[in-house]
Amino acid sequence: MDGSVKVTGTPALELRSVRRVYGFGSASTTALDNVHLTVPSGRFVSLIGPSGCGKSTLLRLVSGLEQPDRGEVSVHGVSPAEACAAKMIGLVPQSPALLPWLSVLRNVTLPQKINRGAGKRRERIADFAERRTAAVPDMKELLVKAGLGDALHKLPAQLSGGMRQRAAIVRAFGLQPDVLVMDEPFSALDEFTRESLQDQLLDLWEELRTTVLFVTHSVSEAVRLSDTVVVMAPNPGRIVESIDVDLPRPRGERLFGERRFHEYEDLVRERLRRAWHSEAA
Ligand SMILES: Nc1ncnc2c1ncn2[C@@H]1O[C@H](COP(=O)(O)OP(=O)(O)OP(=O)(O)O)[C@@H](O)[C@H]1O
Repeated sequence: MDGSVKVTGTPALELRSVRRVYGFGSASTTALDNVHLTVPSGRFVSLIGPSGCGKSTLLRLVSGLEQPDRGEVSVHGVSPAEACAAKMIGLVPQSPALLPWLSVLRNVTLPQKINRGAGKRRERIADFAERRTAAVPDMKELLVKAGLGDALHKLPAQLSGGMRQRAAIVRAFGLQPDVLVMDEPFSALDEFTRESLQDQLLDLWEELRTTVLFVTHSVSEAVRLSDTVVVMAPNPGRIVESIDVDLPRPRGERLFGERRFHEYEDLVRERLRRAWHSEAA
């Protein structure tokens, strides 16, 4: 199944006929098979599907951490390796990797300083320079927006899990990646913290309009955040459906009371159920 959505210009992400197999012979696992996905620049796309359907594998291929066995992956028309060298890709893992000896403010500003040289590499990449006109974001301001104004000078150990994850998200946005890859970033958090972080993520995304590829196991999170929800199935890992979420933004708390929001949730759930059945078959 094709995960394409309408595209103008070079897409931010493109996977064509991608296959990734782990192991050999009878012990092998086809983590991804014949995956096509096109993500236009600036879109928020979530991947959802049963455990083992290849979501993390797909993220690793996009981030250049692994190569496909077949097919092609490109990020703004270049290979993930080139995109990584130009710091076009930002990664937010499940648990935030902040440097424990640096304050929150230093944690988020240090990578910006270290990565200044990447700008030159970015400018050489077609279609990138003209879009990279936005000023470097003020990290202090972003931290305040993310509700961390009182924690600027605290160490990571002095923060709650939710606050640490917020700092990690601000740090990732601050590097102005062209594509932000997020692997279940809120899975370890309670529901209220999770919703508040969704709010803050949406605020930052609406301001900076980075392309986001987001893995989640939560249907309501996927529907609330995304322009497109990509449903995957396992054995072999593949895309079974790409659902465009045509709900207005901003998507604040009021959304939870709206019928259309729940209709989208039901649709995604139904497709997920089918994905489970296809696994059992
Ligand atoms: N390094 C590896 N070696 C062998 N098999 C692997 C490796 N990485 C992943 N796999 C297998 O590939 C398949 C897809 O794994 P992947 O982690 O991408 O799935 P996922 O959808 O992210 O799962 P989850 O939701 O549980 O995180 C699984 O069957 C997994 O066991």
